[in-house]
Amino acid sequence: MSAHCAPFKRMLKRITSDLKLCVPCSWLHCTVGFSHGRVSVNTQLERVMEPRRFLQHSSQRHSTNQTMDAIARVKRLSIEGNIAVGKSTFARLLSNAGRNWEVTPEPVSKWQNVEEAISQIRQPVPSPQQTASNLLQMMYQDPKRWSYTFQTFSCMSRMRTQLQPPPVRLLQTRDVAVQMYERSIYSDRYIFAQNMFELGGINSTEWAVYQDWHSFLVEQFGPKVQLEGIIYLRAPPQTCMERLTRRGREEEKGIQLDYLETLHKQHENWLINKSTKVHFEHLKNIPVLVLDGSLEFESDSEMQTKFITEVTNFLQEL
Ligand SMILES: Nc1ncnc2c1ncn2[C@@H]1O[C@H](COP(=O)(O)OP(=O)(O)O)[C@@H](O)[C@H]1O
Ligand SMILES: Nc1nc2c(ncn2[C@H]2C[C@H](O)[C@@H](COP(=O)(O)O)O2)c(=O)[nH]1
Repeated sequence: MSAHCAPFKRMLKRITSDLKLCVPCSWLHCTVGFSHGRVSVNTQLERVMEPRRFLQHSSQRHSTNQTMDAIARVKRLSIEGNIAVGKSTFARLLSNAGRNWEVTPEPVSKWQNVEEAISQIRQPVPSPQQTASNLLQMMYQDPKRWSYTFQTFSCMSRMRTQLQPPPVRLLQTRDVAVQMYERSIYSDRYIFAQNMFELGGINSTEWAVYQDWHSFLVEQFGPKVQLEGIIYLRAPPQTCMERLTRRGREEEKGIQLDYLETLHKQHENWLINKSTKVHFEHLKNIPVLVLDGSLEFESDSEMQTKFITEVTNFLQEL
């Protein structure tokens, strides 16, 4: 396919999916705002239920089409890599590169306080005791009990992130606009959930249930949760171990090198050897940019420029 054809095809695919699933939704996201707050969720529901009321003027329909075009033009990628390899650090570098690149961090704080995370989305249920469940800690302390629960919550939070429309800044630009996510609903399954199943933290029934709803959701949301590319920040597990120790996140104190080695293998199988069985067509031949995460780029501006150039070149090929 020619370089001119690919964005057009992508745009068509996303518009068709928007029309099928929720035209007013995508319009609403861009005209009312991107909040997950209660007000916009309610407004969103009204608009889904009464689309004609909201799209009655041709000028509005015109602006809807423009918005959908703008959304379709944004390229979406995920940044993948082992724990503490440097994804957040690399994401900050990209965010500060002065391009139309937006990087959404992994929602770790939501996993560290489940009730708080949920209350930001829905009306909290009044309870005599205000609890704060740190699901990340619970998962590391008792993986057999909590891994499945963790994967449902992590995948839900990633799903929400990937369904968010791009910020207005990206929709308004005429240049190449890129939305990147730190990890994705795909690494949730093909790295972590799979690894937990292989290590015995998730049993075969839980694994079957996880895969069933994961496939169902990805198929239902279709192009809305698809990616155009992946950046794999790759480093030896030993390097990740050293960085993890240096970072000193409380919940990760018990992590051993062999856990990072199993995760490294999962990354290699999925993104390098391509031996992981993936279940979604668009993911089978997805372009992967492999970057050497062991390089210490934080205080090396030459290396930073090199990384940014590599990403820029990769994006041009998508
Ligand atoms: N390229 C790098 N070279 C040296 N140290 C790094 C590099 N990238 C990250 N670090 C350090 O490693 C630790 C983990 O980095 P972080 O970006 O939080 O990893 P991740 O988001 O992948 O878990 C932090 O202390 C960070 O300062
Ligand atoms: N069991 C799982 N653990 C996960 C998943 N996603 C992230 N994590 C853990 C790994 C780290 O301790 C922490 C944040 O990861 P970083 O690499 O960004 O530091 O959360 C998952 O899907 N399952």
